[in-house]
Amino acid sequence: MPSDDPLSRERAHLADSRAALRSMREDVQSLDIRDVTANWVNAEVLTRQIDERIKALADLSHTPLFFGRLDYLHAPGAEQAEGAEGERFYIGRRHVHDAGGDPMVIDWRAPVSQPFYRASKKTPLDIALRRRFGYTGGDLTAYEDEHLSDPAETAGTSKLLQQEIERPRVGPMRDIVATIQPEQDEIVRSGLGGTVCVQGGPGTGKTAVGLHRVAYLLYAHRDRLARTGTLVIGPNASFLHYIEQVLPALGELEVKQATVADLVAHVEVRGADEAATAVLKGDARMAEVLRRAVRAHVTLPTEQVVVVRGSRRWRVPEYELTAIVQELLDRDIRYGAARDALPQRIAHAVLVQMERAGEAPDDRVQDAVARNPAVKAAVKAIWPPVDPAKLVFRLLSDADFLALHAEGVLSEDEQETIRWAKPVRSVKSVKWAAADAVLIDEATDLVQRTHSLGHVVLDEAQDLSPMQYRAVGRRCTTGSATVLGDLAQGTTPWATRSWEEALAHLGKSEAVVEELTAGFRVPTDVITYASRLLPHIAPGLAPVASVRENPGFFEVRAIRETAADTTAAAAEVIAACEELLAREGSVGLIAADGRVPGLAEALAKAGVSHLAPGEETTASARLTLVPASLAKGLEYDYVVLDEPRAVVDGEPDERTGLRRLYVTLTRAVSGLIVTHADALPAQLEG
Ligand SMILES: Nc1ncnc2c1ncn2[C@@H]1O[C@H](COP(=O)(O)OP(=O)(O)OP(=O)(O)O)[C@@H](O)[C@H]1O
Repeated sequence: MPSDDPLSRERAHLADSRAALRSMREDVQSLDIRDVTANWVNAEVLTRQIDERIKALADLSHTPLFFGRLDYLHAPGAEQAEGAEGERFYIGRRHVHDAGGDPMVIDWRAPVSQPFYRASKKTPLDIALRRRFGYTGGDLTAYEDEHLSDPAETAGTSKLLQQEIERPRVGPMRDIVATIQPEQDEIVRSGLGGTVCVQGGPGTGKTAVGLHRVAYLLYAHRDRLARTGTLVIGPNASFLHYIEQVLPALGELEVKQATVADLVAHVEVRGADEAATAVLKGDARMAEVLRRAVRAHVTLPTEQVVVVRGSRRWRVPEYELTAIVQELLDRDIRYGAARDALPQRIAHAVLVQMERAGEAPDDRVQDAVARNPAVKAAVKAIWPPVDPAKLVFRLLSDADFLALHAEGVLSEDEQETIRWAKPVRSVKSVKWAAADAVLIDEATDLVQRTHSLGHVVLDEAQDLSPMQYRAVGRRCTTGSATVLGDLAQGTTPWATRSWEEALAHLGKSEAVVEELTAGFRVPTDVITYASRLLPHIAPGLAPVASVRENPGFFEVRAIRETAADTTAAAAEVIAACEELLAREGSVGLIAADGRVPGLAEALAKAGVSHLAPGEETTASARLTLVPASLAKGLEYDYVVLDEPRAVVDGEPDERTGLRRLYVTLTRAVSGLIVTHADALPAQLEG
């Protein structure tokens, strides 16, 4: 093999790096922990860590070990001193070093890798050469060079980058490390201290950016985040399933995932609210009602406490008790923490008296006094325990109790709207609605501080109510967040109107709002068509500009449907799916929720097998039947969108309907067929 042709040299470096990775893995596998661990608990922990390290060092045949190379003009870090030598780095998903400890591949998150994403002809960042590698089935088959510091070379668009963007989608979401764009990289690498909010239209890479930011933060602040934890919040289980492979592919196995409902699952949700009720229950004013209701459990003392010890009686007079209680009420501590502190405060008052009487009591005496039945009884009367679910139960069932705490906060009509129409017998027989669980979570936090994580990524944030933002916010009070969303895709009755407002509810008003407008998913013709809806659903938002070169495939197909002949119409929808299945990649048939059962039946009759959203598409099962309500965040190479009118009519109001339509129109990567028997919504007419 001629070793001086550049491609051969790069392939040789790949082979050497693979071998080095193999020996790194073998080194870990051969670790003998028997000598270093004295007990089995340590051994178990260590074994788990070693197993994880082995997993992280796996050489995945379908993900290239490196995807880029940087040749620096000078040694990085060295002041650009004359004669300083340039260095060469291969950029990949993880760090690989040779037997001598010299790096063969550098982690994409390392500072020296950053120019791979940021350098340009205008700001070359000391880079002489940026090389991108192309792979075919695990083999390094191509490369592409940019001489960033060479004034003679003109900047062009990268073919490999374009190919990566155009690559057909099969299976779950994948990482974008090889092609993160400069404006995305700025978000990915922004510091752990600050919260970032990203507004971006469909397919601008918000989800991808959020996941890569966690991976970056875990690299840059591994110890701190390992202690405090990280969490990715998504709208539903099928969405979480779709994105769950991305972080493990980047070597990060520890990030938890949840929906907002999972976070607040204090009670089983078995009921549903009318929209108006849910909107009110999700209103931030409910936090004030709950705060008042919790505090109202405190009753100022009406009598002294008498503690009998041996032959002595110690009295804490009412005025002194009142002062203690008042001081606890004035302090910014949780109801439960104050309740825990109260017996010790009373005991302390007793101890002061003992000392005055010439005794010398120690801490054990104070503890004993705190546990004295008289003190316990006083605490129970003054500061009784609060059960959050029972509290919410009482607010929603007891008109007087609600009126007392909602006075001046909710109008009488509003109080009536949130109260249960029919009396509910006990807290056990309540059919809790989703918004109730969020109220219970708020009440729980008033009693006991919620544990805060180090970093939270909140995806599809635009659908959260103010109370849900608060629930997420208390899970990152001492940490930071990445908030991702698109105001035009808000489809809940309480959808976010402005990011400033949302961030205030989250408790992160200081966050910066960034906007992404380059679209990596939807082809130009399709996004142009969908953007016709923007003035009606989110006036003021800039339309997405597709960066895809492939113009894509787009067709609006009128089909005939009469009441008597729905089968023939379904047959035409299925024919459209089959047309698209003849191409490479995944196909989604998206329809109004109400039409999904009929289409499922028609597909079964026609012998066309299909999956549900969240189920993995494979080379042999490529068609997914997607209810419009679950389409958010997902993407397919080709989409058949069934009956736009029905998608709009499936929602309680037209604006929400048009937003749902906007979501469903923007799921396709390579092509879209819209089939309709009914007239199209007027807003789609150009
Ligand atoms: N820099 C990039 N290089 C290659 N592909 C990218 C890049 N950024 C995003 N993509 C791809 O574009 C598609 C859309 O990305 P993503 O789902 O993150 O967008 P989104 O903004 O969250 O969309 P939505 O608003 O519809 O949820 C994904 O397939 C993603 O991998």
